[in-house]
Amino acid sequence: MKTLMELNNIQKSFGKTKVLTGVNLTIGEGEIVSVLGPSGCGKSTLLKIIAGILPLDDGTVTLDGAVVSSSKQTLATEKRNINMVFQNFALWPHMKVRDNILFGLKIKKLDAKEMETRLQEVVNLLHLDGLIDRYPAELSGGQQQRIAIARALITKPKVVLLDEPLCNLDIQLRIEMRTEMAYLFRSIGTTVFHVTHDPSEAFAMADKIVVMNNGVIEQMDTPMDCYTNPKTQMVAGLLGASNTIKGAKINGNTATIGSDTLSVRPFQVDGDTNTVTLRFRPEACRWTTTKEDNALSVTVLLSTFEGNCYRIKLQTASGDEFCILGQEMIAPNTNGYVSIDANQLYAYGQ
Ligand SMILES: Nc1ncnc2c1ncn2[C@@H]1O[C@H](COP(=O)(O)OP(=O)(O)OP(=O)(O)O)[C@@H](O)[C@H]1O
Repeated sequence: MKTLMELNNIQKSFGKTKVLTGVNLTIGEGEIVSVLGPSGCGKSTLLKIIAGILPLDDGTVTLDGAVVSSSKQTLATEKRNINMVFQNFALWPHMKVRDNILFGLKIKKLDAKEMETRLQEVVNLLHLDGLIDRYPAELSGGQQQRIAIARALITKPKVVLLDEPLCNLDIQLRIEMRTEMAYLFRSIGTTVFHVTHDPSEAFAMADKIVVMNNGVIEQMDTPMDCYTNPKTQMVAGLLGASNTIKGAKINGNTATIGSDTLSVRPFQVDGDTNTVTLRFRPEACRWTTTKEDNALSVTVLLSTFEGNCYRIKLQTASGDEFCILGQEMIAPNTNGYVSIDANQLYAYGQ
């Protein structure tokens, strides 16, 4: 895959606060890269640097072989052949959909016939028939989002930047739109740099996920690799391994918690190698009434109904609390066991 964009040692501070401290990333032509991370980790700052909205302090952004940002120069956004879709869609309220979509082409002074041809292309691509003579206020959230994407695509940019593009939509529409966007961008081979704090959105859309924390990249892998092999505790927590047991003693791949022993996924411990923190997803656990392999003894604290399952909060003999999912309510104070899939039981040095 041909490299289209390269971020090399990007550094950025606001006053004395360092926000990006050496970000390196390569994006191939046609690749969809999703950047995930907690609030304040620097995702939007990185996107704005790529867009040319913010200057960087050190490092370079290279687009199609040419340096577009360095500490010495910042090429203007409109000269980068990059377009952006914002979280609030940023449509002009006083312009009809047609004029919103054509805005970028009018600035480029394309001839009228070519503009109409391109308009028809994006109308077909994004199923906008019947909408182009309306004003944005006359559209649903999902329709506005499709107009924003049409406006970004019509100029045929080298890269489309998506800044939390679905966060203002309700959950059902978000699920529909992320599938639609993944299909659309793949089918036309668009290169996409996508910022989100929603792991499901990143999983659904990305070829490559970049997990950021405190201004650095913590892990960069395929969605499947990030999910099955989170390299740090932070990544594990972000990607659903919310259950935590601290202070487990480790010997090889066997962890001991009180009188229970558990096999864990083979791992490389950094830090204290005798004591680890275990992380696992509720979905990796199974409730049993007799002790099976790789099980912890537990007591039920509470079951809450979640529609398609119950979330059951449990406590181990040593006082650690965690949750599992089950199809039935289990009464408080019931004693039992939780068997955990060793392949999904992650251990991290403390
Ligand atoms: N213009 C600015 N001036 C000063 N500080 C800023 C500015 N823009 C961002 N910051 C700070 O930089 C840090 C990173 O902000 P950024 O918006 O990149 O985070 P983010 O990961 O996109 O967060 P969120 O998911 O909440 O949007 C935050 O601590 C923020 O307060």
